[in-house]
Amino acid sequence: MWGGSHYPRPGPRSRYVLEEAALSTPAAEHAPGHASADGIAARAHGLTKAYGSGETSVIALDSVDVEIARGRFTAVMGPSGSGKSTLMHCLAGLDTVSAGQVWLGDTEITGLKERDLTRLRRDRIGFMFQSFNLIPTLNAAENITLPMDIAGKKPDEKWLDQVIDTLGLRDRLKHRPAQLSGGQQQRVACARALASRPELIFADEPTGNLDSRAGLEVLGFLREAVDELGQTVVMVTHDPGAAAHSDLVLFLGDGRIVDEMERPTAEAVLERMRLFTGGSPQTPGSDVIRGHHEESPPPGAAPADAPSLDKD
Ligand SMILES: Nc1ncnc2c1ncn2[C@@H]1O[C@H](COP(=O)(O)OP(=O)(O)OP(=O)(O)O)[C@@H](O)[C@H]1O
Repeated sequence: MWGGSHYPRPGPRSRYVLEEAALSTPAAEHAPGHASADGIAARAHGLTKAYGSGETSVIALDSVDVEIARGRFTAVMGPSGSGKSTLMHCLAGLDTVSAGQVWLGDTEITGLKERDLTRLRRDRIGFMFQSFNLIPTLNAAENITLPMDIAGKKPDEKWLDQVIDTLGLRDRLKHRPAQLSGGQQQRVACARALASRPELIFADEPTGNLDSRAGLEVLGFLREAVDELGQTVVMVTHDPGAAAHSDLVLFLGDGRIVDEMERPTAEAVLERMRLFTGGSPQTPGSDVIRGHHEESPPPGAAPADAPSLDKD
């Protein structure tokens, strides 16, 4: 399934517009024909992404083939610069590809016009970022429904109630972001991503700005979104403990998917990540092992770099 060859290409223009992405999605009705019949929420074939041209060209993704199963929680891990964010952005239609094809459900998104792509992202994808991107002047309830309000779509009240209760936000709805803790703000961002019942939720380091307790909470909610609400989640993370909450970990190395792990444990993921660095926590890229780019431990230190967000 994996592998491929080099396709250096001039860097295409980036379509990444943070505000639009951060606002997540309004009402995605799961219209018949949208979702792929084979249980695949998104897939890429020969996905190649190069930045820049000539000698300065960087191949961020190198002919990646990947399928994201619907109703599952997939984590994407790999050393810094291995292409995790680029993969997420290309799968989400936030960035152009240099070669290859990307589908969301049965819709091929490569080649879509910007306007169609914007609508597709808005209607069918939910986004969560490390920075919560909440609007400070709006309360939690208004932040949650803002993308739908902008699109002029009415939320499904029953679903919204379920999301709000699942995330434990019922008594926080009138609070503005500044009146909420970091964990609560991320929960609001999570509710915003879920509110429209998108086909796919992309979470880029959703626990990166949180302490471990709040991070655990958010991971628990993403897990519940999959188990109880039937959502599909793809999460980019540096943290083996966070990845342990997923069903499947995809490991990226040098722009290729080099391995995958079903039912991961933090220890197994940590061990796998060590292979990228030759077992040495001092090797470049080993920030991945400790997570969140902390400073290196002294040589010979015990694996206190162990996962910070354990499953149990
Ligand atoms: N806009 C850009 N212009 C040029 N090079 C880029 C750009 N974005 C990413 N890259 C390069 O593409 C490669 C993959 O980057 P990407 O951000 O996808 O990696 P990552 O695995 O998400 O890294 P990190 O864990 O540090 O966030 C890196 O070599 C990076 O320097």
